[in-house]
Amino acid sequence: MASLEVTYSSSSLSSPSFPFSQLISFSKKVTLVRFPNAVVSPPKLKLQAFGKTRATATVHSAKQAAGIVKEVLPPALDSTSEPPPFFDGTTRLYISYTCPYAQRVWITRNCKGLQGQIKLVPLDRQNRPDWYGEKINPTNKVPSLEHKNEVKGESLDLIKYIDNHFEGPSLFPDDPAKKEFAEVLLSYTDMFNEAVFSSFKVDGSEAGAAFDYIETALSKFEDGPFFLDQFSLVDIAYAPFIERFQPFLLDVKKYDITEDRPKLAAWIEEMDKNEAYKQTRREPKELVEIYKKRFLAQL
Ligand SMILES: N[C@@H](CCC(=O)N[C@@H](CS)C(=O)NCC(=O)O)C(=O)O
Repeated sequence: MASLEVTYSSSSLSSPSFPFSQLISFSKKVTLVRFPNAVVSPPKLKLQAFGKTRATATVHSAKQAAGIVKEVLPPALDSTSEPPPFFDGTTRLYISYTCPYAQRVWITRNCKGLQGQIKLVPLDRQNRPDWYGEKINPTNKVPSLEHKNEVKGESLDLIKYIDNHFEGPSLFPDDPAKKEFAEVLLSYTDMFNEAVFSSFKVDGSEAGAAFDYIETALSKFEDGPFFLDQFSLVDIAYAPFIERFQPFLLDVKKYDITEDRPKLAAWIEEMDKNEAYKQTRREPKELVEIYKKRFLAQL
């Protein structure tokens, strides 16, 4: 059982409406993400989490409890930057701030409260340092994870690897039916993305079937707004892409992906509240501009 001393001074914390599902601590020792069975006993905030992440927590402040404490993000390294001292025992996550694949792994790291254990190394993809391809990842792609003197790539492998090899609450279900569905959904992500990308060349509504698949998937388990009821790696795998598809399709194709898809609308709303995810997000305007340059130039 992990515990964390807390003093708090916010009436919102003792309110039953406080979003316990969003709790994230940035303490190195304690990671608190989901409290489906939270027991609150004001005035001292006490949270009891059951299941995999048994923990009692007291929280330093409302801000910290809600995960609002912002990590100061390091500047992106470019071709003029000194390389980090590779393979010195530090765990490093190489990302680009605008890459949705890298964002999946970054969200996973944040959700597990691993900000102190996995160092972010953002790269400038337009002016990438040579040492990255030479020493870290010969494919030159982000994300890569340097851990225990090895480098691993591929975002879907990395989110599972981080979930399995680091502390923090599990982000994958135990229930066999949910596990099986999780794998189905994870293996659909590339197809989903491809279907939406190809709709960019025609009419946004061509992507309708792909979003209908998501709507149906979100309806399978009825107890929560997430794909597997509880927030999981599946939500993390889809979020960075839907975050881009929604504003781009609306702006460029005048296609609203949430129209007649109430589950998807509720999922987006719920994801928007997740502080660990929020810290990885860019302005929708910036994302739309990136997509316009990338996709509209090809037309
Ligand atoms: N399948 C890979 C895709 C990673 C990927 O395509 N990353 C892009 C950035 S979003 C990249 O690094 N592309 C190579 C480049 O920019 O030169 C994964 O899931 O990690």
